[in-house]
Amino acid sequence: MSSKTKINKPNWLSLINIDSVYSFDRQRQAFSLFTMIAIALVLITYLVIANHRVYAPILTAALISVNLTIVGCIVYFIKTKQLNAIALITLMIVFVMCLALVSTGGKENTALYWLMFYPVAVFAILGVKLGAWLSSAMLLSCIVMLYGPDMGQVMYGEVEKTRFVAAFSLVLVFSFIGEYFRHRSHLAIADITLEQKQHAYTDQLTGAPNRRFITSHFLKLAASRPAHYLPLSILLIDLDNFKQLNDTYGHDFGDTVLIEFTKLLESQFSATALKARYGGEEFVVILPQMTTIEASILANRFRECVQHHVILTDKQQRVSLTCSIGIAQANHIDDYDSALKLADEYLYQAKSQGRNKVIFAHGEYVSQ
Ligand SMILES: Nc1nc2c(ncn2[C@@H]2O[C@H](COP(=O)(O)OP(=O)(O)OP(=O)(O)O)[C@@H](O)[C@H]2O)c(=O)[nH]1
Repeated sequence: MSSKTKINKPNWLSLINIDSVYSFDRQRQAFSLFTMIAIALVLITYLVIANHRVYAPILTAALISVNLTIVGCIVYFIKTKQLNAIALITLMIVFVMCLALVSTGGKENTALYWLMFYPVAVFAILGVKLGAWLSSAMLLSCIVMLYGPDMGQVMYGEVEKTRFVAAFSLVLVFSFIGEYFRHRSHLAIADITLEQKQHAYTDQLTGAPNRRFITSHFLKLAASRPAHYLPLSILLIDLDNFKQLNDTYGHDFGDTVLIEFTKLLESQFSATALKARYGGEEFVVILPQMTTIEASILANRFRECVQHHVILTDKQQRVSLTCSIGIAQANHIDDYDSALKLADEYLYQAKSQGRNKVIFAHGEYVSQ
């Protein structure tokens, strides 16, 4: 191995999420939707109670069905937390109700005024694409109703119609511009946040995750999905006599060895294992859903692999190295620190007993 190349496409980067960037945006969407739902429920209930003697039975039944559908949407959301599906259904219902309002004219023919909220709400709740489609569909439907053939709909004055079309178009255009650039700036913030997080969590020399990644991110992730991770086996791995290697072949070659060692970790342990550089010539491998007994077999295989691995210097000298490993198990995420401390004690024992060993609670592996 001669060049100081970093590992390609590391798996662990996919564990980094930037959900926090989107959480306020989801709240904005949910607040807009549930405000609209509350208004729709109150309005429809009022219309049914106040006018059920005047309305045709079919209209009363239709309004009650709309209310029941909206309540059904709320129940569906509580169970599934799927906001987009109920947002689309609700806004389609509101769409149809708005057209019905325009068709009947509403109280004292004021229907057209009430439609102005639609583009604002639909962009806020469904975003740019669906917002543009539904708002444009609303505008076109209204134009057909206002200027098209008589289908039994109420007639509005010419000035009123022109003013409505102009005002609605303006609201639509400015809602689109606002939502489009808000969305773009949001994506830019998300990109920057992800880049900064990746940078903060990456060891610059080896490209491996660093100690901060484990403490600030990985443990929180594991705590949120304990069934996928516990028990954790923690391998604390330290290169043997690294100072001597540095002193003999130079610091640059020492760097090369650290990079090579990281590649070896990456290739010898599974994709689900987290392989991090903890600092200096010390590495941590975290094996999810594994006991120390199982982990010790993998650790010993890795120790042997390191022992037989040869690294060439620039002058084609063959250099081999060894490592010592301490292993401990964490049955709860809160046990991580104490398990790491225990692994450190076993590592210390491995060093003091001559190095190139794997030591854990139930025994040890030594070089043959
Ligand atoms: N090349 C290089 N060396 C490093 C780096 N980080 C730490 N080191 C060196 O690693 C060496 C660690 O030395 P020690 O802690 O004495 O450990 P050791 O020589 O491996 O001895 P044992 O651990 O007891 O086997 C020191 O000489 C550090 O300078 C690095 O990023 N690059």
